[in-house]
Amino acid sequence: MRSAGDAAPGAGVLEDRFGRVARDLRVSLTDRCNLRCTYCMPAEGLPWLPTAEVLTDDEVVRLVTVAVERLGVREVRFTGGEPLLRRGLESIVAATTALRRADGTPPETSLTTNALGLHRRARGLADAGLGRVNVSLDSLQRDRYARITRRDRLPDVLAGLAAARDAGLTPVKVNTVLVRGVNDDEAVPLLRWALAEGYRLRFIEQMPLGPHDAWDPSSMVRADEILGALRAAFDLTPVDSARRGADPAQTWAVDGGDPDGGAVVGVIASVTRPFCGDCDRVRLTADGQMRDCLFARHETDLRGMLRAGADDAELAAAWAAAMLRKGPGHGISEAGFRQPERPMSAIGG
Ligand SMILES: Nc1nc2c(ncn2[C@@H]2O[C@H](COP(=O)(O)OP(=O)(O)OP(=O)(O)O)[C@@H](O)[C@H]2O)c(=O)[nH]1
Ligand SMILES: C[S@@+](CC[C@H](N)C(=O)[O-])C[C@H]1O[C@@H](n2cnc3c(N)ncnc32)[C@H](O)[C@@H]1O
Ligand code: SF4
Ligand code: SF4
Repeated sequence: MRSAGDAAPGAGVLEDRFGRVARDLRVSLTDRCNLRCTYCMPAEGLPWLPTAEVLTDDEVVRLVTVAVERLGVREVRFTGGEPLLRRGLESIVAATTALRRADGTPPETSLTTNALGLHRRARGLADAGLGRVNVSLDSLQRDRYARITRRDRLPDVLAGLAAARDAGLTPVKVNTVLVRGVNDDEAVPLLRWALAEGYRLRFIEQMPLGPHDAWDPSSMVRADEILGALRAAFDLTPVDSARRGADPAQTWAVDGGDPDGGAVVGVIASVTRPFCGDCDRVRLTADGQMRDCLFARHETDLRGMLRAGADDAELAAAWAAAMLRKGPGHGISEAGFRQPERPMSAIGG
């Protein structure tokens, strides 16, 4: 939906054919990663993008500036691959938080990360103006974590989470993908731990975006199963859906606790309860391609335009025009569905 701030002179919006307006820009800063989560990447990694194809820090900031100043983007999330591998992350965050939208407000900023090395950088990221972090963690058992990610790094993740909380990068959200027969018995212990630590846990349905043999609709752990397991141990009360907006997570208050105080659990049911009808997302890949949907099979080459000398108005016009190709949703359950060619780590999760 359009809103009042859009009326400022010169402000455009990223509106699609279905009346949805993208406010949430997800920027992938690298396709590389230091983990190899089985549902996301093969053990040997992937053919990484050549450095010359990856946007420089200045190019990232230029495109983010166009989105915030000219196209009404309110929230900028840095992701990847693993965004902490990007050396210029702090300066990109600082340049982003210094931007102002057409109505004078700064964009909100956030980071989705596996948290390796976050304990050393959380304070610097907060000083650069980063708002909050979401951390991916699928198991609290060290050997199991190592099996899922193919790296023995659980202590680093826990240290990173604590550092983010201490640096005020809050609310700290934890993302957990449950995989049948691997970690689907951990929903209850993970929630007990998250509540005790003050993190907001969300369980995520696995989507067909990783290695092509890693997803099967019949073995995917569904939202209703996760809620069933949680209800055996906790009293869950739905949090008013009007407060959800375009948030992908449906949220429940736990054991009568205060949702605003963090006594909540979320479920991101991307497959069984898609939220595409309220989608407010748009993406920029590490190599400067604009994607209107996580599952899009087309991209728009903003890097090519930028390197050919396009000015900000031309970039904004091309970006806004490209939104008109956005489809109604991911279509995972439709006949003929095909995964996008790039995996999620290269698109930006
Ligand atoms: N269907 C769909 N799922 C997405 C999209 N972006 C992220 N997800 C899923 O949502 C999970 C959580 O994403 P995050 O990066 O933590 O961001 P978020 O949940 O949108 O962010 P906040 O709730 O604002 O903190 C990811 O692991 C994906 O599984 C999207 O564009 N479409
Ligand atoms: C692709 S990662 C990128 C950022 C960072 N490396 C991390 O893991 O947080 C972003 C999120 O996507 C999730 N993810 C990866 N593959 C997925 C899949 N096939 N289905 C659903 N979520 C997935 C991860 O669990 C993580 O929370
Ligand atoms: S989910 Fe994130 S941490 Fe795991 S392999 Fe993919 S990009 Fe890396
Ligand atoms: S799958 Fe596409 S349309 Fe659906 S919520 Fe994600 S980005 Fe939006």
